Amino acid sequence: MMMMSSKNSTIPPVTVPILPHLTDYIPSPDLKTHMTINPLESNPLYHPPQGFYISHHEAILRRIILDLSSSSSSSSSSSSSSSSSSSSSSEAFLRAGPRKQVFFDRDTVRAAIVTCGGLCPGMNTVIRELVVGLWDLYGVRSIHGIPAGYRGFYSRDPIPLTPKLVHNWHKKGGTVLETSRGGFHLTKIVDAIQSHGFNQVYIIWGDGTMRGALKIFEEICRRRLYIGLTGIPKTVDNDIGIIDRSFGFQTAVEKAQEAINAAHVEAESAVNGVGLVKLMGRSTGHIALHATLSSRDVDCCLIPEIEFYLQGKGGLFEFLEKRLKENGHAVLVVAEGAGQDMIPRTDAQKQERDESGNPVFLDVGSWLKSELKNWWSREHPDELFTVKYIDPTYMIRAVPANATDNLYCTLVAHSAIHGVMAGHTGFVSGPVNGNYAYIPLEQVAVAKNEVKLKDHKWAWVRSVTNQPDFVRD
Ligand SMILES: Nc1ncnc2c1ncn2[C@@H]1O[C@H](COP(=O)(O)OP(=O)(O)OP(=O)(O)O)[C@@H](O)[C@H]1O
Ligand SMILES: O=P(O)(O)OC[C@H]1O[C@](O)(CO)[C@@H](O)[C@@H]1O
Ligand SMILES: [Mg+2]
Repeated sequence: MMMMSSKNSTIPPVTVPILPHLTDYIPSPDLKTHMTINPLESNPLYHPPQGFYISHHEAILRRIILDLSSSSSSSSSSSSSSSSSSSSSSEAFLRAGPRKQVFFDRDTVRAAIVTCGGLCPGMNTVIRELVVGLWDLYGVRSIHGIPAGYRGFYSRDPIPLTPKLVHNWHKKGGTVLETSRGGFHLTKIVDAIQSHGFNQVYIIWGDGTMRGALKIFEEICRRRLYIGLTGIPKTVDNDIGIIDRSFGFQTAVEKAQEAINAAHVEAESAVNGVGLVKLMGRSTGHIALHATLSSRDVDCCLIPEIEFYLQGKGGLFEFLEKRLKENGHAVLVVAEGAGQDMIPRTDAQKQERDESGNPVFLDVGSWLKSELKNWWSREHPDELFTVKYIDPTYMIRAVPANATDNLYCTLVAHSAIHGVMAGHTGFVSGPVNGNYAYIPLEQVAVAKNEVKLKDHKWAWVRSVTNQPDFVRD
């Protein structure tokens, strides 16, 4: 085995991670009444061995690929969710896990758990693991579920949660706590958190929820409240940056593949058959991309990150014509946010927003199906042609998490608990390059994860499908 000498290369300096902590704004006499040795120390199940506790010097690098070719080595992105900007110093995040010192006395903890936005496989597992983790690891006995998303803080009674109540929730899709869009009212929410006496707030969130959570966190700091706030990223679209991926994403891709398989069977069994599958993905095409790569039956994958067109040279129809001639069938996968600009809509439809302010999309699948049929009957009026449109929308997200995602949910929930108990606040727990890390909420709230059209994964889609690049001459 050849060893590369790193004599001439230097590892770039690491930017010391800074994570918000209650000590940032709570006066130390107040803190002292809460500070204690981690109760895991006396938990008979743990007997913490040497190295069990994570020190605040342990960090996870965001970019882990180094260029060792020169002394001025630089780091580059290794994960699909990392930012592509290169810098001379390496960004790092605190490693997640139990700390020796905690800033909450278990008898005074009052925890609240809330789920907001769309569903994602594994939400119930995260809730379950937060409850069981708080109860079993730290001896917390006051844990509450906030029903119906953000609005539930000020409009519904909290639900007391116990391990007994949640014991089989990981087997259920959706969120037993219920979720909603809209209803974000900053003052009402923070007032309610205060009046209920919650001092730990766990939010299971998507990108919109996170933007709201940042405002709640800032308000908590402004009021100098002894409240730890954290979030667990939940996005079936996988559109949140920095973390490797969201829990539930792999489960959704697996389900999406079932739809593609069915579309393939239908297309193969018809004369000039086209199987068309629409998948979730509001502004990112990760589900479509991953399902395409894992299925290998897809002829063309259309995602929001790429504009496509139907007619003329290099367009979708020309490509399909060729594919149908060669293979007798074709499978198209389209993410829900793709091609939205091409679908005719009324002024009212242009303005339409959901309760959270997200634009409401028209059904790209139905539109495409009708465009395909019109095209074929125009060009080949005497030839058979079939389009089978499958829209598995909610079926891919309203299911329980698979084994891998369930494990992820457990680890991420426990990471969140350890971080909050250690006095951290305004942070997100998630895997970064395979290790669980604490990332400042402020940073995650602005980090978007789009499909990178210049990276290997998208090139591989192009090579598997041989689809056009939709660049007009
Ligand atoms: N910019 C914002 N400021 C404050 N609150 C927001 C903001 N954007 C969204 N919210 C609130 O966050 C909650 C969820 O937002 P949204 O419906 O966009 O889902 P999400 O968190 O993005 O989840 P997903 O993308 O998985 O569906 C809603 O209650 C919404 O009112
Ligand atoms: O119909 P709902 O519940 O608003 O959710 C649909 C949206 O939620 C998501 O699953 C997540 O944002 C999107 O892919 C989809 O557009
Ligand atoms: Mg969202």
